[in-house]
Amino acid sequence: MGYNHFSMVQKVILYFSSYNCLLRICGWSTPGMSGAHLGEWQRRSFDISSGTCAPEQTADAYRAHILAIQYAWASSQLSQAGTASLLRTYSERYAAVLDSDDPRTGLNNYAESALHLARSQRNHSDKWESSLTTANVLELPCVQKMIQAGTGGGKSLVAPADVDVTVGQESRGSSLPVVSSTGLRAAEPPFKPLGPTSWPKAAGNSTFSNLQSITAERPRGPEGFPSHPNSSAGPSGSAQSLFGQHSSAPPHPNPGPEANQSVFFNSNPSKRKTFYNSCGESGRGGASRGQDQSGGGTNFKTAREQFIVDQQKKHSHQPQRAQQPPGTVVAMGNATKKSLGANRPRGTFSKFVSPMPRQEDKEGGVGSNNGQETQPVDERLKNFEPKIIELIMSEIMDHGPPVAWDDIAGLEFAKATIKEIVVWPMLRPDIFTGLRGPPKGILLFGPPGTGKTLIGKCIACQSGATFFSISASSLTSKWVGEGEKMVRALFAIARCHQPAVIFIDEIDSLLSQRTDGEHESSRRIKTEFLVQLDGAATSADDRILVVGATNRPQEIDEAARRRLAKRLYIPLPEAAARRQIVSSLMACEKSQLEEEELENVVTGTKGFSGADMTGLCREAALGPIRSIQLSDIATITADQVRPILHCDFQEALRVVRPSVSAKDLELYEEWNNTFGCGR
Ligand SMILES: Nc1ncnc2c1ncn2[C@@H]1O[C@H](COP(=O)(O)OP(=O)(O)OP(=O)(O)O)[C@@H](O)[C@H]1O
Ligand SMILES: [Mg+2]
Repeated sequence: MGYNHFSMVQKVILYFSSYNCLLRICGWSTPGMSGAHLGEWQRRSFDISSGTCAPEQTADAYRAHILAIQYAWASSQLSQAGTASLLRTYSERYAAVLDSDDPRTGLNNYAESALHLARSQRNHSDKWESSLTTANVLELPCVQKMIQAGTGGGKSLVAPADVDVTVGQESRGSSLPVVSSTGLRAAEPPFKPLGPTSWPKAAGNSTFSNLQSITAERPRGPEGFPSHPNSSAGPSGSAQSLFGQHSSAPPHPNPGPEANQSVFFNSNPSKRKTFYNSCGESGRGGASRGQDQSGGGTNFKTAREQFIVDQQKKHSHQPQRAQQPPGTVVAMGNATKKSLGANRPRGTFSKFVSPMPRQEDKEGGVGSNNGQETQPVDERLKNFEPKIIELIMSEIMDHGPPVAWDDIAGLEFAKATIKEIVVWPMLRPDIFTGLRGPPKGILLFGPPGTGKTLIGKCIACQSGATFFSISASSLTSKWVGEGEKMVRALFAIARCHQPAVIFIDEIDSLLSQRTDGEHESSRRIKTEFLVQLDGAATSADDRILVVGATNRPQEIDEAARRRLAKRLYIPLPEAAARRQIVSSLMACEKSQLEEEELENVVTGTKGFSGADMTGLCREAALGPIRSIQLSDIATITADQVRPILHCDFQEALRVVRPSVSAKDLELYEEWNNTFGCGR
């Protein structure tokens, strides 16, 4: 659809060189649009289509198109519908270029560049340089003040610790411990605070600006050290990290100001960053130091990375993600994942990418069991993505609470027919062959709340078949774009687990009439379903039964209707069924309902569905509670609550109304007379 539209726009430009023609087609009105704009539009369109553009240029051209469309719309030169259509087309193409993994056609730079920043990797911002130089920094008033304070013998404005960030045993000026490379506390020499005389020299060195920025930017830890908010290791850890090595590095021969110079002889901002990161790492305690430094000083983990680390902890003892060198993208086994969903076109209109790891990530990747726990996969399923098979096995196979045939009140004909079609052929496939072979599909239709889903659950428990329960919404929303694959996989798995029943609740939304305007993906799902339902892809011996349930039978596609050969009407419950529903529900509660009172309730509920009857009983069950005094409600015991009485039902009948109208019923009856298979 998008492609066609896009081609159309280009063709218009190519073949109708008149700009006015384009304007008319796009819904623009000619007066406000200059020829220059359109010329630009045309040039870009030619560029993109020529195939010689770099991805950056293509992306730029699409972005420019989008801006031009927005501009035209804002200035009322383009109709709303035209704008929406064009924006959609170009946004999709733009997103596809941005997110494509292929370096020839895409940029794939969004997540990457964001993560670069977060991981302190080199990027464009590293080119930034401070405007402060050794020449002009001394003229700054604050520096002058500090120098004066230092030389004047007064109290230093900067705590000595700020400059006494050094390494090694010769360090002076603090009683804080020095942390060794092993992370354990090594020798603990006191740090000697630098005297005021140190200041002029320190200020004079070429990296005083760095010192200033550090002391100004960082909150101070104990002793006035610039510290990471989480830092608890003290200054020595920071200094070590700054050197990029551990205390095993040779200490500065001349501790004091010279050592400070070595710390701050650093005009590269990226090193400053490393310093801060290292502070953060050191703040986590000595034990993690070795790890952190080898990790390149980055703490940031995306949710996906964190997930992988958690999985790793759970399942294996492989080295963790955090120990990778800087700049390493999330490596998973042999595969290298750049960023979440980056290999798919993404944008406003494209697919959702789950943050859960894909199957291929799990296989052979971190957190995988290396196939130890993988179940043997049937030959017939080898062409399906493991992810889809897993989804069907875990989510579609039904594991609901047990329902017996007797739990379904009334509906004797439907129950008998289903037993005949489902249960017996499953038990005796040898007898039910040829003409006696069961139909491949059943449709349960009727007003809402009459027990169609309940029957599905009962089939699940009583048939002895593998039961798959799917709803149309799960196919069309949860696995957007993968619906038809799901359908194919579903039938393939059912074939492997025969005898099998596939129950599709609300089948109308899956197999509604096919229309011209519907979305391509839903059309494909329908077609695939019809193919599978037809049994074209299944052999005659397959024992797979599809049971559909709907309260909108008239909306079902006629091809689907034909394939659901046995169409059973599930009507509103008759008096006997209503009595059974009330009796069985009251049997589980404390109630006192005489036979004639029950009869009274039954006659008063004509036109109620099974669900309405359940609702009525619920409402009546609240009667005894409502009769309790408000002051007693906190103290009354369960035994003291009075039983449910007839009067409660009478009260309930005032507020509970039937949910199915007489007019709706007529429609069902009519459809049943036309297409139903009941008596
Ligand atoms: N024949 C019945 N026997 C016992 N309970 C019933 C019966 N019909 C409906 N109910 C009650 O109503 C509830 C709803 O029924 P169910 O979900 O099967 O209706 P449905 O026909 O699938 O409705 P819908 O068309 O709206 O999906 C059931 O959980 C059950 O409590
Ligand atoms: Mg239902």
